[in-house]
Amino acid sequence: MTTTLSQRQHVETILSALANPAPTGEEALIERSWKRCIDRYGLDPSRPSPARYVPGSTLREHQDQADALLQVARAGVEQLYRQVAPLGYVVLLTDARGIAVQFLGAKNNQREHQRTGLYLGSDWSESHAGTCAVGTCIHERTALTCHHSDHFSAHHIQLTCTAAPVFDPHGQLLAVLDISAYRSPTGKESQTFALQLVKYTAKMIEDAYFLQRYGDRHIVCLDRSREFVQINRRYLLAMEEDGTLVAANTAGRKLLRHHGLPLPEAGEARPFQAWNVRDLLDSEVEEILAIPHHSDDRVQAFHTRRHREIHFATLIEPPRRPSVGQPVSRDSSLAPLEALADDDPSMRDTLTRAARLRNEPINILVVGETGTGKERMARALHDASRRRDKPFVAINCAAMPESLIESELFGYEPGSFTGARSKGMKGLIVQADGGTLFLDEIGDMPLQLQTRLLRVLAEQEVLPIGASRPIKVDLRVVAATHRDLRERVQTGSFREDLFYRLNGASLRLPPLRERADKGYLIRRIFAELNEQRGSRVRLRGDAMSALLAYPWPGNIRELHNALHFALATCEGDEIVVGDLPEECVHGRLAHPGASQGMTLLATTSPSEPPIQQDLLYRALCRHHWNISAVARELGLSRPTIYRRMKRLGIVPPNQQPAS
Ligand SMILES: Nc1ncnc2c1ncn2[C@@H]1O[C@H](COP(=O)(O)OP(=O)(O)OP(=O)(O)O)[C@@H](O)[C@H]1O
Repeated sequence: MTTTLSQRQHVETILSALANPAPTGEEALIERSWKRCIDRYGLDPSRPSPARYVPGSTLREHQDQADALLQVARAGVEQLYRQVAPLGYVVLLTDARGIAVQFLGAKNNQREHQRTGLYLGSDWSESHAGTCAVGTCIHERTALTCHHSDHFSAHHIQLTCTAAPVFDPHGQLLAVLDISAYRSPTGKESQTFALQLVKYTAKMIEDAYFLQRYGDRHIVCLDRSREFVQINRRYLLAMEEDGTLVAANTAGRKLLRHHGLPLPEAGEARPFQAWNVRDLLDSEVEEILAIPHHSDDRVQAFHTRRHREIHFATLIEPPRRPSVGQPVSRDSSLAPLEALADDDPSMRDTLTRAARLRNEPINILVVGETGTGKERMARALHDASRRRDKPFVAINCAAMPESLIESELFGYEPGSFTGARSKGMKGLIVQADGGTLFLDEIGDMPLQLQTRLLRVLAEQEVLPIGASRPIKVDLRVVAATHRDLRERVQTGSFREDLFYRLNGASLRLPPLRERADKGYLIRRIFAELNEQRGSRVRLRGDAMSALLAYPWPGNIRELHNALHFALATCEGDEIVVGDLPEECVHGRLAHPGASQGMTLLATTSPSEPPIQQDLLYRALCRHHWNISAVARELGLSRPTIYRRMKRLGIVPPNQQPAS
């Protein structure tokens, strides 16, 4: 390939631009890319850069990975092609690595398409193709036109290409939509409409993907114009029924950031912060949920809390909404199992397995760290099984004194030993007849009792102490342990035959720190506690965030206790971060905004949990004892702050007695 005069001039332009870079705007963006091409990728603008294609099998892999998006995008890409084809453009959809996974172009020009790389399977990554619309869009995460000599390679300078990114609901780049033409007017402004059209179509694809991904949630659509909100749906926010925001489209994430409520971005450690729609809009969640039912045109106006901007909202409701505590299930008998988890993949697998096993005549071993909900699982298995109307008897093998286990489990005949009740006693195993016997901490059962239990399981009969005739029992045994039973078998402290008898099937519960449905569990336990106490306390977004960020070494039990503590000690009808126990806000104290290394100087009240003092004291120091600022940060009223300071013995420095 020979180098033409214009190509030589192009190389010179690049070199001189790099010597005097443009400070801002799209020019600067293009020049940044040129610099990367030279410094980072070692490309040479004068060298031919033939189109590179991935092999067919690799292309299929890329297409498979992008399949969910391709399904959703197809209609949008085709519509775009119909709009631009008469002007000589082709349309490419690439994945996030710049591989063209979809292509639409005139059939009679196929050879030229393939030669230039405007074809299926071509690689438009910046590191290979140099500055170009797709590759530079991937790098800069923004829509742009790469017009003629904006391209790095002198061999691309006849092209005009315009690309826009498509992001997933968490800000991760999914794809790039591109239109390219071989011939176009010299001026870049000729592509202004092309840029708008591609951006618009990319947004349509992104939003269609969003609506499909979050079709099971409530979606709040916002726009600054009442007339267009139904059509434009500029900002999309997916939320739980209690208003917790779970995702937003690109515009929605920008809106949230603008109001100081950033959602976690892809690549950031999550969970990060749980905001509620109430934090954005000056409204109760109930009002938002009522939009489709109470307003004439199904549009409602709201002010944003922070900037008092007016936004018009519509609401897309999920087709069937599993409300907390009332999971949707085709078979209602499965409800107790389904209520144990939301969308945690490992729990979903465990629950599917549990559902299959619930009526099988085999014993089940539930394993998981302490406090992961093993007893809950056993109870749910019982409630979902045909035995649900019969007793569920739970025995903690570790908590019961060894001397009592035998009589408690097996029962005894009248007068069979000193101290025995005169009428004898029905053992727990017999009490569980027809139902489920739950043996918690089975790993701690003494060896001698393991032998007797084995007999019960093998023969389905119990011989009470002092009795001469065994009693027949019909049992389903669910055992649980946080120990490694196989290791116990190897060290000889657990009978191998009993292990196999109990382990007809096993169900593993993940620790809470690994669960993706922490938010669901928090809301569920909170709702249960509220119900038990007859209260209607709310959990505010900052408290929810602290709870989500905490690693929960004590698992669900610790979470339960933390919520219980907060409910018992909070003032008013809202739990804020300051109401939580110390450990749970630890992550929050380590937040960059918090001052580090500060010690508690104030006198302490023995009745008050230390965190209440520490947290309040730190907040006061951080805000230079400005009570209003502290009240705002902790979500409490000023009088409450004063009351707490008094109760905790915290005295501002300017009121402390001179020493
Ligand atoms: N899915 C759930 N929904 C609501 N609360 C739960 C759930 N799972 C567990 N809990 C609560 O967490 C606490 C601990 O649960 P559970 O006793 O079932 O755990 P465990 O694994 O059996 O504990 P251990 O190993 O100490 O015996 C209990 O208060 C229970 O009510």
